[in-house]
Amino acid sequence: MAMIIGLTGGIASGKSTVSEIIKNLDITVIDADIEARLAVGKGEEAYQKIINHFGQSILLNDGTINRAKLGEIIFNNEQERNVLNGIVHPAVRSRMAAKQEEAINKGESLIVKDIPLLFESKLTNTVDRILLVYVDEEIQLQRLMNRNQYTREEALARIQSQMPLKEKKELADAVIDNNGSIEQTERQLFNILKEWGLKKEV
Ligand SMILES: CC(C)(COP(=O)(O)OP(=O)(O)OC[C@H]1O[C@@H](n2cnc3c(N)ncnc32)[C@H](O)[C@@H]1O)[C@@H](O)C(=O)NCCC(=O)NCCS
Ligand SMILES: Nc1ncnc2c1ncn2[C@@H]1O[C@H](COP(=O)(O)OP(=O)(O)OP(=O)(O)O)[C@@H](O)[C@H]1O
Repeated sequence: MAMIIGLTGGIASGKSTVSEIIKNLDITVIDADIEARLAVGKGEEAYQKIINHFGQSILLNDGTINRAKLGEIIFNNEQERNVLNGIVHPAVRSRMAAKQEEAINKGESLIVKDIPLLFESKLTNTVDRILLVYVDEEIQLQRLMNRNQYTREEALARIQSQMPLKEKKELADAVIDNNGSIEQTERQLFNILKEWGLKKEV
């Protein structure tokens, strides 16, 4: 039986930073953000549904979805966010399930699923353990503004569209505190994986 770890956190809390370290251990990471991008590619079912609801003006000149524009809409309007989630999430779930099946068939004993909205989308029953990447809100805000060149307002809209990290912290099986250096984060990750029975020397 493979162990499925759900890696979660908030926007810009450090999930990708942690998942890169995990990938370097030759462990398969299935990334919900990547699957969500693929699910809205030209010609996909979700792509058409997005145009039907949000209109042609949501497209760039090359016909692909204008993600910045869609983001502006959905991070400032809960109703529109729910519509988009209803279109994209079913496709993401089936894509992730297919990848998980593939990894299990290859005999992999540990699989990590990076799912930012694990709690919000009630997907906790699709994983065996929940690993949360935590940062204080002010650091989260600063890192998000720096990484995406967002204004404080744009960054706050995104943070506030998710369950507060403090609440998620109470619901996780293990927490990595990513307020410090990457080295400190790496050490915490290795300790948790060892505790959870990872055989590899880390
Ligand atoms: C709104 C979109 C077009 C913005 O794209 P953009 O390239 O700017 O951001 P990206 O996709 O890289 O997401 C960055 C982060 O935003 C957060 N986020 C994305 N969508 C949502 C959402 N619906 N609700 C809350 N937070 C979200 C996540 O923490 C994610 O890691 C895109 O995020 C999207 O299609 N979202 C809906 C699908 C979704 O829920 N994806 C998240 C995981 S399945
Ligand atoms: N310990 C750290 N020290 C300094 N910077 C960090 C640390 N961890 C992550 N960062 C930086 O903070 C930003 C957010 O990290 P990362 O992209 O890993 O977050 P994420 O949770 O995957 O975000 P998203 O939900 O948007 O996909 C990045 O620019 C990253 O380089």
